[in-house]
Amino acid sequence: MASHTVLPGRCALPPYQNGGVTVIHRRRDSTVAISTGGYGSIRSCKRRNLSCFSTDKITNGTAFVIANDEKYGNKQNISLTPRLYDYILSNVREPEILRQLREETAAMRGSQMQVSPDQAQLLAMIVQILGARRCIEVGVFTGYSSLAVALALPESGCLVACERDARSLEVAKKYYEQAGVSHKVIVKHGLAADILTSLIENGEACSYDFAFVDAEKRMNQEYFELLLKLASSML
Ligand SMILES: C[S@@+](CC[C@H](N)C(=O)[O-])C[C@H]1O[C@@H](n2cnc3c(N)ncnc32)[C@H](O)[C@@H]1O
Repeated sequence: MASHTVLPGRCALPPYQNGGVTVIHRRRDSTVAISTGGYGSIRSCKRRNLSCFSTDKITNGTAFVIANDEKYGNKQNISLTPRLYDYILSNVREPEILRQLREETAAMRGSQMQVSPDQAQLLAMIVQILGARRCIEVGVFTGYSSLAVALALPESGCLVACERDARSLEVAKKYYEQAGVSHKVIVKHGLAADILTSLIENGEACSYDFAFVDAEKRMNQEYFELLLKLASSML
């Protein structure tokens, strides 16, 4: 399987609720870097001269584009206005079970927010494009993104879902059950660094096709090192 790389970033802020940015970028060595996240990601993109697109409703209601990719062949950037983003959200093909999960857990979110429906769709699409069978998620919360991925995996596929919060995991497990994908999800309760280290110690290095992180930004580097040992593709 081809190797892809990650641009470390935060994948936690649904753009329609807060600042958000998605970057899909082909690097000079032909690997692909994809990142989604908030304003930190935008600043990070600027520093790296990467192109990205963003929507922002909270601060001033205007969309903005960072088109600073001269070094990379002046690739075209896509700008989404909030109105267009609302249109996309209302037309995204969100499975009914994911819509239920999103609505049930809206009150629980607080500072821990789910990925948005289009971000989940992107994850599912990556799984399908890669033909991934074995995946890892760091940062499950109540399971929105993991359920989207589990639904996209083949029947024999598996997702190792790492989360430190037991209460959130109970909700996630209920939805895996309802969606009929429990057999594909290996729930791991604990700190991701410990869980990933134990997977490596168990001889599972290089045995995963895709890993995605949606946890704390400051921990990304640590996860990145561990996930690099476990999976061939990452987001
Ligand atoms: C932004 S939420 C994830 C949202 C989730 N991807 C979804 O779509 O619903 C981040 C989650 O990462 C978990 N988390 C943060 N640091 C962690 C760590 N070191 N180990 C395991 N889980 C962690 C938090 O408890 C939280 O539930």
